[in-house]
Order: sequence, then structure tokens, then C-alpha cells
Amino acid sequence: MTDVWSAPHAPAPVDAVVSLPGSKSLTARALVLAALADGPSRLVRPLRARDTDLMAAALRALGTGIADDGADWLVTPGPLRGPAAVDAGLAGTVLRFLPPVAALADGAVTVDGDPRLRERPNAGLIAALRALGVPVDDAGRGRAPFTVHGSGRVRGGAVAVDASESSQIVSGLLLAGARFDEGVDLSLTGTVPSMPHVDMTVRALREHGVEVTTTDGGWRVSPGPITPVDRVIEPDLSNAAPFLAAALVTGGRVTVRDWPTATTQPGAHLDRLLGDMGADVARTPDGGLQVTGGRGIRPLVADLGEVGELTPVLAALCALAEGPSRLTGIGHLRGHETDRLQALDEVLTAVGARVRQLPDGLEIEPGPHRPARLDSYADHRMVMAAAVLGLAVDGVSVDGPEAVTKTLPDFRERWAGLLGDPVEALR
Ligand SMILES: O=C(O)C1=C[C@@H](OP(=O)(O)O)[C@@H](O)[C@H](O)C1
Ligand SMILES: C=C(OP(=O)(O)O)C(=O)O
Repeated sequence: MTDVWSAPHAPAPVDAVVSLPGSKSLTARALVLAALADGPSRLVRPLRARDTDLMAAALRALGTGIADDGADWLVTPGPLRGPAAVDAGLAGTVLRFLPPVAALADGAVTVDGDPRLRERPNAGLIAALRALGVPVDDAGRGRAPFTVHGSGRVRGGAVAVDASESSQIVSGLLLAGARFDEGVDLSLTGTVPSMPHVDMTVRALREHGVEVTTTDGGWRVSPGPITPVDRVIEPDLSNAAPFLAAALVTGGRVTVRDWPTATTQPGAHLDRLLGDMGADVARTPDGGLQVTGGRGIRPLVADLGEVGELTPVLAALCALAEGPSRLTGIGHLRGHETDRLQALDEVLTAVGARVRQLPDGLEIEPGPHRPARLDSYADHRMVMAAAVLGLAVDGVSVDGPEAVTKTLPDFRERWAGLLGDPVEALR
């Protein structure tokens, strides 16, 4: 039976301090690199959510030991082998990071997932694997389900890659590249969105002792061992977005604890973006990021191509702003968990905004609010966007809120705490 969630209306300005679980993107990279390393690695405070659980399960299916002591994950690499069936769920990280690992396995590995996963673009990755000497059987679709026929080693070398639909295609090839006989010398055939996520991959590789150089058209990963690393996973700054947005919507104050001083997470741009929308943003002495509202919500005109996953929450803010906004550079969001431009058009229109879809973005003009029953589109970030709308628009409910399990399973409890429990830390 599908769940329906009544998104709470804010009775008063919020005033809260929030702790958030680990980053999905950093946890995924840490798991993959630990599985490919020379010895065991410990992940402290990894994200426990559907996407990262699926990544762990996929690596286990290929022969990696991942012991869970309730707090940390201890990853012990093993010989990679098939046959295996990998459930990628709806996770782009599993869809694009796992196949290059599967290429190193001895035996066939099939990747499949939710119905929507079968629509998410992956032709660039499949073509690149083939060019690197790995047979892939995808029945010509360029999408899941497909089977990677590994033989225990990958030749590697130079490859031209189309990653215009997802940066994860680049990240997947770079993450496994050091284990290819010739490494990987990747050149892009077009543009790539979400560049901070590629920077995140390059930084993670270097932390594991892998040599990565930036070339004219891309990146070169030298062949060689991957050093094990024990690491503490940073909080997920993209999941901080709805909580910080609540300060702006309600004219209140929200602090997210343990905000990293330097990070490749795209959520690091929230200070600038929320500042542009009228928030006061400050670091707290104990290492948090504090956002204070109260001066209204200014419209936003921005290219979000580098920070696409922040779009749903920012678009919700735009629907509550004092004038028309224009968000561009995000055409690739049509291939995310849902077609996010279409979904945002439907949802923001339902609560009273006027929305125009552009080939690569959205124009959003706020209108008189009206209550609405919204859909989650099985997309965690659409639930979070609806939660932000619900603060200002009385009578917002969401079908299928369990989509939040993808990256923040207890989102609704945390949201209730944000509204009900002033200045109290939420765990
Ligand atoms: O590498 C990653 O961890 C991610 C890269 C981005 O993907 P796209 O480049 O497909 O947008 C981002 O949107 C996704 O949430 C996570
Ligand atoms: C696009 C996203 O996820 P995925 O890793 O599945 O691509 C997201 O979390 O916003």
C-alpha cells in the first residue's frame, strides 16, 4: 500500500541544530576504492541508506568482504568473481561505478534495478568499456539490464567517452582505472555535468595513492596499486539543503553541524546560493553552517549545471520567492531518478506557481499558494522539495514518501524534529 505523507506546515520560525548522516557520494567512492585496494579499509560513519546498502551488496556479490559492526564498515578486498546479479535499485552510483569493477571480475555480472533504472542513460559507459576491451551485452539498449563479461583483467588505455548525460560515467571509469593493465586515459567527447563530483573522484583516488593527472581533454589514471585508507565520511551536504532552506522559508535559523571546511561535495555551494536568495550564512565557532532567514526569499537566476542535485529544493524555494527565477544548465536532470524538470513543473504548478520548461532548465514564477496532493515520483529529492513547499503552503501531501530511503531513510522524523523541537540536536 502506498504511503501518503502530510508535509507539516510551519507554525513558527524554525530554530534548530541538525546533525546529518554521511554523504552518499563519498560513501559510494570509499566502498569502491576499498574493494579495489591492497588491504582492508575502515569506513567510519558511512551512509546507511538504500543506495549505499545496494553498493555494499553489489561489492559483496563480487567477492568483497564488508563487515558491519553496527557503526563502521570494514572492507576486505577479495578476488573479484562472477557470476553475479547486481541490483542497482535506482542508484546512479551503482549503475555507473559498479560495471568497471565488474569488468575486473572473472565471470559474468548482470546489472539491473528498478523500472526507472532501465531508463537512466548509460550508453557512454557501455561504449567506453567495450573500447577498453570488455565485452558487454546490453541488447543494443545502452541501458540496464546489461551483462559485463569480465575475464579477471582489463586492458585499459586510451578511450573517448561521452559523459554528457552523467558525470558518474567518468567517475566510474576513473575509480577502477588504476587496476586496468594500462590504466585509463580518458578524453571527453563533449561536456560533462556535475564537475564537483568528478573532482571528488579525483581527490578520493589521490587519497588512495593513485596517480591521476588532468590532461587537455580529460584525465589519466596510471596503472598501479590502490592503497587502503581508513576514513571518516563527511555529512551529506546535499541532504542538508531542505533543512537549511527551512530557515529561509520560515524566517528562522538552522545550523548543520560538522560542515567541512574544505570539500568537493556540491552542497558546499549552498552558502553562496542561499545567500543569493536572501539568507544570512555564517560558520559557527564549533564548525557548523548556520543559515538565518527573515528578509524574505529573493528569486534565483543561476546555472546549476555543477550542482544539479540541489535543484529540487532550490526550485521549491523559487516557487516561494518574491519574483521570477530562472534555473539553467540542468538538462541532464531529465535522466535522474525521474525527469526532474517535468516533475518540478508538475509539483510547483500544483501549488500555484507558473512554470516554463526550457531545454536545459526551468523558469519559475510564484503565484498564490494552493494546497495540493503531490507525487514523489519515487525520487527522494522530490519528497524533500515537497517538504520545503509544505512549510509555506498549508495542505501539501506527498504520495510515496518512502522514496527518501534512497539517501535519508528517517527524513520524515528528522523533519518533524526540525519543526517541533527548538534548538535541540536531531540525530
Ligand atoms: O558521482 C556522484 O556521486 C553523483 C554525481 C551526480 O550525477 P550526474 O552527473 O548524473 O548528475 C549527482 O547528481 C549524483 O547525485 C551523485
Ligand atoms: C541524481 C541523484 O542520484 P543518483 O546517484 O542515483 O544519480 C541524486 O541523488 O540527486
